[in-house]
Order: sequence, then C-alpha cells, then structure tokens
Amino acid sequence: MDDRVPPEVRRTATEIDTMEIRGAATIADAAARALRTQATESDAADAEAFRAELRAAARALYETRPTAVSLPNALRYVLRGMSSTTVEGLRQNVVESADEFCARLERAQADLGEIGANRLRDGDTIMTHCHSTDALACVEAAVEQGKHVEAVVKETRPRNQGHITAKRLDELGVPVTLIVDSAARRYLNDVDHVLVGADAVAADGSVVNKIGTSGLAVNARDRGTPIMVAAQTLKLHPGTMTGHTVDIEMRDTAEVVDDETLAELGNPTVKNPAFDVTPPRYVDAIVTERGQFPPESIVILMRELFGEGTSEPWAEPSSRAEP
Ligand SMILES: O=C(COP(=O)(O)O)[C@H](O)[C@H](O)COP(=O)(O)O
Repeated sequence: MDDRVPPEVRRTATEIDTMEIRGAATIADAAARALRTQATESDAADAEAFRAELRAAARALYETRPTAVSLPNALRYVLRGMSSTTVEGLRQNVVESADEFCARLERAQADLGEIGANRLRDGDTIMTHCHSTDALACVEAAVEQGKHVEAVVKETRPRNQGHITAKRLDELGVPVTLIVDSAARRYLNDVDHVLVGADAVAADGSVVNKIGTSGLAVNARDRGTPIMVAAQTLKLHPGTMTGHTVDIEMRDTAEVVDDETLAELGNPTVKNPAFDVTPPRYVDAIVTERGQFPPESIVILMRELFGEGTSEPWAEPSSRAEP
C-alpha cells in the first residue's frame, strides 16, 4: 500500500478486505468516512500534495474488493467535491462531500424502503439471500406500516451472511425460518417474493449479487415467485454503459474448506466466487430510491444520473466526466 496512506485508512481497507465491513452500502459508507478521516488528519504542505494523498487513499480503498460498484461510486462522489486551491479549502471540500454522501446514502435507503414496502402485502412471506441493508429497509418499512411479514432466510454459504439477516429480522419482530441454501427450491412454494440486494446493476438490467442469487432467481421464475431487487442508485454501474463488465471477486478457498480437510479429500481444486450475475429476464423489479423499474429500463435512469460514463475515482478532476 502507498506510504501516503495513513493507518486509519489502511485499517478501513483491511476491514473491507477481510469482510469485517461488508455489504455494498456499508462498504461505500465506510470508504467515504475513511476519505474524510484522511482529509481531516492530512498535514500536506500544499494543495497538490493533499490531492495526491487523497487519490492514494482512494486507490487503497478501491483495491480491496472488486465487485461492489458502490465503492468506486462513493470514492468518485467524495473526490469530485475537491474544487478548492488551498489545503484548508480542500479539507473542507472533502469533509462536506463525505458527510453529504453518507447522509444521502441513509436517506436513499429509507426512501427505497418505503417504495419496496408497497410491494409487500400484509401476511406475505419473503425469501432472502445473503444480507442486504437495502432489502431489509423494505421489510422494516413494511413492518412500520403495520404489515405482518414472515421470512425464509437462506444461510448463504460459505460466509453465512443469512445469520446476520435472521438476527436483524428477529429484531424487527419478523418470524424467521432458516434453511440451507440447497433447500431454497423446496421452500419457494411457501413464499410470496424473493427479496435480495445488489452489489452492482448493469446497464442491461443484469443484477450482480451474492453467489447463488442467479440460481435462486431461475428457480423462483420457474415457480412463478416474483423476484424483487432492492438497490439504491449507488449500485448502478456506470462503466457497463460503455461496454465494461463487472469483475466477479474470487475469494480465498479456505472460506469453503480448511487445509486439513482439503488434504484428506486429495487436494481437489476449490473455487470460491463471491458473486454471480442474474440476467434481467429473471428479475421482476429493481427498487431504487427513485422508484421501481423493470430491469430493462434501468439504463434510462443510469444515463440520467451518470451521463455516458465515468473514469476511475482517483483520476485528475480535469480528466473526469461529471456524473
Ligand atoms: O451480496 C451482498 C453482500 O456480499 P458480501 O457479504 O460479500 O459483502 C449484498 O446482497 C449486497 O452487497 C447488497 O447489500 P446492501 O444492500 O447492504 O448494500
């Protein structure tokens, strides 16, 4: 990591890398806060050095996990605010942009929750995969509207994020049935919606989310169960408008099987992709804070928000397309 990156930013980067900080929205929030910390603690001698420090911090944060587009979107949002020509002015720019970003994220999630809740009826049962704060915002809003909602929660191997979902739903007073991932098809008959989040939504409406989402969506379509994706616009991937694909993170195989067991098995090859891509034809609605969209029309919203594309979050302001 670049020497100019201070310990606090390194710590956030490590926590994102090791998944102590995880989930697309939470990662974005932590990254914006880390840039804020960098700005407040910087002793850069001049504006150029300050900008270089912030870009180095953005790069260190960006290089942690490749799939959640909320991360570069957050970094770009904060760095874009650096308009001053003095160190003190730049410091204030970054603090203001980071605070504004975090407030907007929180508000977007609450607004999205209200919209998603309208799709849920009193007495409905949802099936979840992984742990998504955007998805849970919909359930929380539905519960606040006085609706009784129940949940079938997939455990989500190998990291068992379903356990976090189960706990959060219990805190909301939602009765939970926890199942192993391979039992999903069996229980789809009992649910009214599949409700998941997203790490990235591509211009064609494909949804990138925790590995297993696409299989769940195909099964749900087969059973006629609607699939709802809760994804604030921070999850829209501007690069996919210009032909870029979403990088799918491959994680350490030790998350799947420990070394001792692996040796007992004769050391087979192990693969551990963290995410997969659900084609738009398996998704019924993408719920954002700007309303709900059929996946095929999400590109219209992307163009409105991002223009025709963006560059890397640490690019010089002059070479960066304005969102
Ligand atoms: O796939 C995951 C998390 O994967 P991981 O646990 O590997 O980070 C979540 O569904 C999305 O990030 C959306 O979450 P949120 O709605 O909170 O942004």
